[in-house]
Amino acid sequence: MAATNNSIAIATVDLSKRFNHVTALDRLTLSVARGQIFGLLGPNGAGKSTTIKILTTLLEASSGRATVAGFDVAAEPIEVRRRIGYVPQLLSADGALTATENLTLSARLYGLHGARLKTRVHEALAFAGLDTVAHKLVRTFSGGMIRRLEVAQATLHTPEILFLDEPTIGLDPVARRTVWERLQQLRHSQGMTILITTHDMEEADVLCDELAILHQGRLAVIGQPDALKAQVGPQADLADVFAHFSGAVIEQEGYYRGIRQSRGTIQRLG
Ligand SMILES: Nc1ncnc2c1ncn2[C@@H]1O[C@H](COP(=O)(O)OP(=O)(O)OP(=O)(O)O)[C@@H](O)[C@H]1O
Repeated sequence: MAATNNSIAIATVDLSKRFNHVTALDRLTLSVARGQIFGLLGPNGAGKSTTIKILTTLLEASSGRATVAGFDVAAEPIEVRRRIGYVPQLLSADGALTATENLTLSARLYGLHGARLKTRVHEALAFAGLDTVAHKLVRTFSGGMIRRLEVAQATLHTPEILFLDEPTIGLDPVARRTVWERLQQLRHSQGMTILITTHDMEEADVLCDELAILHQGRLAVIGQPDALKAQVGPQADLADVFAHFSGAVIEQEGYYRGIRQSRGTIQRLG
């Protein structure tokens, strides 16, 4: 089923997911325009990862409907998979392989071969800024280098839509910016639609054209960052918006910092 509205990249209608007695997602209805960088925000357990897993066809919804790139995720998962890239929260690059080997493996999985494979791997190394370390083992890379490699791996097949679960968690401020630059580059050069989940208010503010805040599986609010701030108050920043709509407070030295540490790159590499 092709989408009737070509300007919409992702749409959900009354999307719900229940795990036994837990309702992880509760009648989520939203749409993401093509070419947008869209942020899903919410406290722990709000349903962000569940949403991304349903949209990437990794998890089946309990009820409701979702289309990605014009295809129904439940009825046409293969069509959806052809058109998306996915960077999960946990490590997806192999530390025991070089950057080139990781990219070549992904390229083969995407069905690339021959000269096209070589060209795309070469382009991906340049895109990730890893040409000079192409033959080094990934376990010697910094967290930022690994994240850039993972983004390059997930976009080898030039997908229409890229999903990233917490793309910069555990990265220092400089490394975060290099990842943001790559994502902005993908949007500008290829018109790629990008959906990220994040806990990071600066990331949401700098990177996202539009945000949805989830709270206990429900959509609390959706809008452009500046419009959401204006809705809360004249001096409001995104942390105020987040607190207002989700009831959760951002504590840089507390809860969220704890998450970053426990899911940092060192731990991801084991
Ligand atoms: N496989 C599962 N089995 C049972 N419950 C689950 C499962 N996956 C998620 N949940 C529950 O669903 C709810 C939403 O979880 P989800 O991981 O989507 O939240 P999140 O917003 O991504 O949180 P975080 O920021 O911690 O990643 C939580 O209560 C979680 O415990």
